[in-house]
Amino acid sequence: MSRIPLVVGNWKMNGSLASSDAWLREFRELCRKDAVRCESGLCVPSAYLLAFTPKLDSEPVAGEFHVGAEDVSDRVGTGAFTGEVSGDMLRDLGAWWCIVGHSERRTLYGETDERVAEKVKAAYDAGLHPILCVGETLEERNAGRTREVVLRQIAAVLSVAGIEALEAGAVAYEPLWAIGTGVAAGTDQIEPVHAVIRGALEEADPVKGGAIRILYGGSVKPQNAAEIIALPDVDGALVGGASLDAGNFYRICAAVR
Ligand SMILES: O=C[C@H](O)COP(=O)(O)O
Repeated sequence: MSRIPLVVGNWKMNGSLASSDAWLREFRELCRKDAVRCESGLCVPSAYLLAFTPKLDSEPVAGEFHVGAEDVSDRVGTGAFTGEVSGDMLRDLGAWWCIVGHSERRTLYGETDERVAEKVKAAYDAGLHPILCVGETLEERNAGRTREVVLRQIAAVLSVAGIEALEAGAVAYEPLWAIGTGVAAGTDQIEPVHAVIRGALEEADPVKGGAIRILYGGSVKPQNAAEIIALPDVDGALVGGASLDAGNFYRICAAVR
């Protein structure tokens, strides 16, 4: 099964109007000089989506490049939900991708598997392309529970949102202990977990499950991207810190062969 590699940045709570504009100009310029061989995207705080989306329609950045959100409300429609941003609103702002269930949402904001599943469904129903994040803590890894945790996180989403929601988007394996540390998981640690995820997706649907891209996230940088993305069942990367710099993000995209 051939899957088009995908590299997506996650700005987290970083950026500004000025840096959004500068990032897009620099990334565009680099891609113009030497096009990348992957699909790419950038998820930014929803407050900055409009700093990107009006500029994308007329002039594609790098083949397929889409901007997205970092989270979405599990609520649909409108209503008295102060502070929430719905999937429809994100689509209205031009978002394509939507990260759901990032470990920072799970651990800092108490998002359960069930809430994450509802969010994936809400994102998909709104026409967004959800990127479901899964991954284990260091304690869970040391207790030999990585497989169990990742399978549980995926099963929750499959039962509520269906495999179609993931087929429209992607799954990102992000071991919590590798996020923001500067030290990525080893290739011998990444590969088996991606195989477990692929197995679960294919068990749900052999064809659709085989087509879903599985990204790795956790301290991906220009220096390690090529080695990681070349692994079997690693179809790209979800990049945090290194995506803040357009040049570094471009170099990660360019590492896709
Ligand atoms: O979503 C991105 C991940 O949390 C990875 O972040 P990082 O590349 O800064 O380690």
